Amino acid sequence: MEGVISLKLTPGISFQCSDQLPKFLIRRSSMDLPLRRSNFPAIRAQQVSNNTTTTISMKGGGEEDALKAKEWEVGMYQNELAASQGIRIRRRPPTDPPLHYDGCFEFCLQDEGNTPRNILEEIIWQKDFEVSQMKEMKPLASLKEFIENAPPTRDFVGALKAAHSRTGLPGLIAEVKKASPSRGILRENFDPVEIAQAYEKGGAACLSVLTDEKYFKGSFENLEAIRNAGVKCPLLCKEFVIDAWQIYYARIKGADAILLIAAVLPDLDIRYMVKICKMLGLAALVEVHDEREMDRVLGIEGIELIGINNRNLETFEVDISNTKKLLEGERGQLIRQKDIIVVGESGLFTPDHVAYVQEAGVKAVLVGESIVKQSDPGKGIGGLFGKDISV
Ligand SMILES: O=P(O)(O)OC[C@@H](O)[C@@H](O)c1c[nH]c2ccccc12
Repeated sequence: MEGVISLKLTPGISFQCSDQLPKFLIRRSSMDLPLRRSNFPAIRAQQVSNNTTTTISMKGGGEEDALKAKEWEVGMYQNELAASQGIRIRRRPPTDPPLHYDGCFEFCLQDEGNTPRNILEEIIWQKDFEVSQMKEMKPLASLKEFIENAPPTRDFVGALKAAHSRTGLPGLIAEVKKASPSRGILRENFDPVEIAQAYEKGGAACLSVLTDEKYFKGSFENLEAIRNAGVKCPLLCKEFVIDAWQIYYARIKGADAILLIAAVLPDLDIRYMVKICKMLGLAALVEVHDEREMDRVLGIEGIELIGINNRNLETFEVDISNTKKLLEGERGQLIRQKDIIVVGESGLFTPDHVAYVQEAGVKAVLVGESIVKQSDPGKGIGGLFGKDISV
């Protein structure tokens, strides 16, 4: 790759550098650059050429460099640890390693490694960015004050068990879901409170409320509004949790349970987050998609609820036989021994589907699309189970 990138740096200093890999040595043009770090503490410039983005920034000083180097190192270590547990999702883009310096310039190259490998990774990177901003606005200490005065949580697991023994069918977690990256908009006239109330009337044991805005068109306001509207069903906050801060936030916004995704979280995070959930009175629904994730989660103490997602969040492929596969043999035995409630998640549309996952061993199901699309989502529940399960 030969070439010369011409960059214009605010405020009005331009220079040229070679974009030859791998060193990106700056070839200062004949221009004499009268630059000193202290003059320009934080200037960045980007130029995209040939699918390659070269980011050039001028750094403020030594201390900041050292901190950044440390952060980068920690990030690398976390990714390695996660990879050793089979986790392919990287927590944040591996950008800005403090690799290449030339005088006051620092270089990094945006190549394949800085592009999310799949939709789940993209969502997680976006979430990492969102959470870091939210945390600045509402630090954990301020959330803790709210929690002291928050009303008690409701028994999510108890509600599922009660529904199961009342109907003889899996307890239903009905999902308030406006859209998804794989299916687009599911319901145009979307009134979260109306849908939640219809679900409750239709016999749902619990509700799941998506709070991700960018990819699922959900929100924490929806969760709060449903809670404040007097809905009695316990509520699952359907979020992509990567930081314990989100669990505290969900608790304040009215959640009784929260989702933890094993494809994203290493064991240590799951252990730590499950403890935080217990402390806050929340149930943790730990979601798995394959045998390796199931085995990891079964090795963690104190887990009461496991969700088996029939949808692969990396490819969007749905296969309800996944629930059966993961409950066969020793795994199923261990789950029964530990008295864990398993939730069959995604892709359930008909009474046959429900019967199939129940036969496989689930005591609860999590359903969105097939019921949220019905003009009356409450009646949709009757259609899903093949009979009226309202009280
Ligand atoms: O709409 P469906 O196919 O009935 O799926 C509901 C639910 O299982 C799905 O929304 C889901 C399961 N796990 C998730 C994790 C994140 C976002 C969404 C999900």
